[in-house]
Amino acid sequence: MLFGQHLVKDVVVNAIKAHWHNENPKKPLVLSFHGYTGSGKNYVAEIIANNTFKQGLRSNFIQHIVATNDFPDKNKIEEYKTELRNRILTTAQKCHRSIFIFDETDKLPEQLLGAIKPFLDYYSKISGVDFRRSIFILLSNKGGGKIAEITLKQYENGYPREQLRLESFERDLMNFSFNEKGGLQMSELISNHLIDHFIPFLPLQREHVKSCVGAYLRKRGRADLVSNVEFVEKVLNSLQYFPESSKAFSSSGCKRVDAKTDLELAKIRPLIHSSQFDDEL
Ligand SMILES: Nc1ncnc2c1ncn2[C@@H]1O[C@H](COP(=O)(O)OP(=O)(O)OP(=O)(O)O)[C@@H](O)[C@H]1O
Repeated sequence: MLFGQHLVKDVVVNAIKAHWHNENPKKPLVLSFHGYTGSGKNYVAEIIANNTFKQGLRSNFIQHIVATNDFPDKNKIEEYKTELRNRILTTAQKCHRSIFIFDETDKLPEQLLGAIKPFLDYYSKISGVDFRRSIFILLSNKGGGKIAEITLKQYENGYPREQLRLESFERDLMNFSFNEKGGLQMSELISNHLIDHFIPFLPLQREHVKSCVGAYLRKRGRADLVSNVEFVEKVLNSLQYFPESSKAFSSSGCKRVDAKTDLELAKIRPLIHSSQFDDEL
């Protein structure tokens, strides 16, 4: 269950539906997810994967590319370019509805972003492969500060965040993608209209993080603790919030919720006595 992201639900679901139902798409669907850490970008990419392929992210028809992990050495860019191109081509050859997820797009070297550009474009075939039914999802933290600024203003003015519309963010996200580091290739993607939707992931409030704690407790078989205010508050208080003045948003979204909840669970579990623990060691 996705919490606190009304724009994401709306745009992503409809964009994918429209792409799937289009008999004759002119280009692949390209979604650019923006927002602070832990706001759900990877989570939504995973939901899309799970709803498309039985094996979800483990499917052979999905490529999950993590810039810093897959392409760590700046001296090997030419090698990486060939590798990336082959990865994309062989995957789309197997299934024309393949999904390509680029995590940390902002850390992807310019030349590699340039190398994926033809795949996003209005070509009927590249090296004999038709990409027009595939989906590309670009994830980045870029624009996160601006998204937080807009959401905070709404919060401080006392309006519900659900009233925020995509248009409130789109121009800023485009400008950010243009102007920041790595912006040259990104700006080419934008000016050629290759990115279909810029999707802002809003910073999560305490109430959303509380929902994440509840969801995790249920998953762990501890639904009994969901309404235990003292327990839930302990988990919530173990996370950081910003800005200093209002502490409106969680600095790590829902990212560290599982670990923090596990920690509090361990504290109330009287199963292992420390003497037993010593024996085991
Ligand atoms: N909006 C949300 N609703 C429900 N759960 C969420 C949400 N955001 C994050 N989570 C939970 O937190 C975990 C971490 O979030 P996720 O990896 O999607 O963040 P991210 O935005 O991709 O962060 P990063 O920029 O650091 O990669 C998810 O696996 C999910 O369990």
